[in-house]
Amino acid sequence: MSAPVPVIVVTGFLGAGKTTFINRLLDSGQRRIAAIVNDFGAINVDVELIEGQVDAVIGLDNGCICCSLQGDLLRALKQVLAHDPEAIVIEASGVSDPRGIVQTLADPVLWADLRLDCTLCLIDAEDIAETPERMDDPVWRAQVQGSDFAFLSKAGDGDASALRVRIGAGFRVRVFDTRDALPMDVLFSGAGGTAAHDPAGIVQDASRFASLNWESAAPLPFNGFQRLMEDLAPALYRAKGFVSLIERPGAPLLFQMVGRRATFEPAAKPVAGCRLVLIGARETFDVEMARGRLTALAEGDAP
Ligand SMILES: Nc1nc2c(ncn2[C@@H]2O[C@H](COP(=O)(O)OP(=O)(O)OP(=O)(O)O)[C@@H](O)[C@H]2O)c(=O)[nH]1
Repeated sequence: MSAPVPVIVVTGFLGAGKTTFINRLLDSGQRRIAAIVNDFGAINVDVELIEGQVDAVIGLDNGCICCSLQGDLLRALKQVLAHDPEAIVIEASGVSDPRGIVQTLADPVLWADLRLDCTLCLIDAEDIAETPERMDDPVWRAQVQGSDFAFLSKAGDGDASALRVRIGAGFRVRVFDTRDALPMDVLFSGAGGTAAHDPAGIVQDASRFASLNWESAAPLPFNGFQRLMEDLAPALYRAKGFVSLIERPGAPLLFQMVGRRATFEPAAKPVAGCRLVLIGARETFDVEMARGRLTALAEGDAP
């Protein structure tokens, strides 16, 4: 019987930097890694941002692998095992509780083939500075509490030591900084798997989030799109996807927005039209209004 394949579960709130972290891990080239990528929305953007750097990649979308997609996760794990990877990394959706994923990994069908090396959580330092109440969010807390290690992202040039100490002490978790070299020896040491994995308290609260998956064959005007995203930003946790602009024919862009911070960069692959995912709080994000405004923009009807 071959040795169990090490698994790393990467969790963290919407837009915290999970895909960015995983791409770094894959770029390290130290192992043949297969990836399973779960996007909360029905359009899996992350899988396209990872594809090409990895041995095998499977996308699971439109739900959470910690709850509604647990069966799909099991099937995906069996599929990637067929590629004989040296390690598997699972990117949870930004609203997942990692304990639901760990529960799946312990399934009798798989446990002999896999070994959970660690669960880690990305924490967006910029988001905590701007929205300190995030640390009281039950989903955010479940992600940190269910992780063996935390990684602070987006600390910029600032001194993140106070936040590291606060999180480390508050959650009894070892905290790293993504500005430093990846601690590969720690990630794959098998020292993880000790986080609180009591399935009794799993936070399965995806219903408080609302998402819009919007696609259009037509390009959008840059100014109108930017204005619309500025209007929607207060109600959104996250927006991402590919946008074709009228002003830049044949040069689609990858659009990313976390909180109010938006970026555009050239898409790595050709993309026709637009494909966007917008995620907000159910009570404040008016999905139909956003859909209507995006469609009006694409049809040239926007004011
Ligand atoms: N400045 C800075 N930006 C970062 C860092 N990590 C991620 N980002 C940016 O933050 C945005 C979201 O990053 P992702 O890696 O896609 O975040 P995610 O957690 O995978 O997002 P979801 O899967 O949608 O929850 C992107 O625009 C990234 O370029 C970081 O350490 N520093």
